[in-house]
Amino acid sequence: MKIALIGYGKMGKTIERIAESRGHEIVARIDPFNGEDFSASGFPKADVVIEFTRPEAAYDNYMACFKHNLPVVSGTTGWLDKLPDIKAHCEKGQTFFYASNFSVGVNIFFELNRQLARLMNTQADYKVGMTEVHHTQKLDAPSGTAISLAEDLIENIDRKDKWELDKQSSDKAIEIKAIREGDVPGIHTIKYESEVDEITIHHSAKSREGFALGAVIAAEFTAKNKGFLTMKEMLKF
Ligand SMILES: NC(=O)C1=CN([C@@H]2O[C@H](COP(=O)(O)OP(=O)(O)OC[C@H]3O[C@@H](n4cnc5c(N)ncnc54)[C@H](O)[C@@H]3O)[C@@H](O)[C@H]2O)C=CC1
Ligand SMILES: O=C(O)C1=N[C@H](C(=O)O)C[C@H](O)C1
Repeated sequence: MKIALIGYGKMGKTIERIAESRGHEIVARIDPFNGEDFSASGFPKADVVIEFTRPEAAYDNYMACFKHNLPVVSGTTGWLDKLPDIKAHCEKGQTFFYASNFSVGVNIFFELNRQLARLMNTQADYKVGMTEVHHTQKLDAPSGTAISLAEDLIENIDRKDKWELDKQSSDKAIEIKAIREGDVPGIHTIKYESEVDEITIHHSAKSREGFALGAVIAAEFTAKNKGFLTMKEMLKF
């Protein structure tokens, strides 16, 4: 499969290595820092585009891909206000796979979070909160993964209706604490606490390999499917 990378930073380079090890060819590496752009590169020849850039760049990149009718795997976080527009393009024939986290382990953790939240819905003595820890270069907070986890908590716990970053202004809110330190690839912890005990679930990425492998597998899935695609569909959860 021919893959174009948009964004050739930490994730782009890890994805390149894993994609090549699975027999794929990287036909473009589009990044302001290596001088490639959409017209000069092999971009229109790709079977699929994998995009990991930065929040303010993502949407324009997706529109450029759609102009060439190219399917996109999107890993960038922090741009989700534009998601309804992307879904509308998919209804008109474009193909787009989005995951706030491509790691299979994190997607199992998402399922665990949903199941635990369902159990805790009737246990009003427990307070729930979340902490996420990432490297200091991360631009967005809270992480896209933390937002996905919080949305699942809100959907399953009737006493919660919103999340807040580094504060909790009412009992209805879930506080997400975002910590930035060192080169941490990504840690997410959800804690339920009552007067008598605590229940904690925790996922810690050891490196970026799991995110990158998941993104390449998602690209393989995207090349064979159409419309708006997700990890739930791919992993058959
Ligand atoms: N969904 C997931 O599983 C994961 C998502 N991410 C997300 O991926 C994004 C990138 O993460 P990293 O690779 O760690 O960041 P990074 O900062 O190492 O790399 C981003 C690259 O994008 C380039 N770039 C910036 N603007 C661009 C544009 N307009 N067109 C093309 N390239 C552009 C930068 O020059 C840089 O090389 C972040 O939003 C991060 O949150 C990161 C890891 C996993
Ligand atoms: O920026 C990162 O590094 C990561 N971003 C994603 C997110 O925002 O959830 C996924 C992972 O946690 C690493």
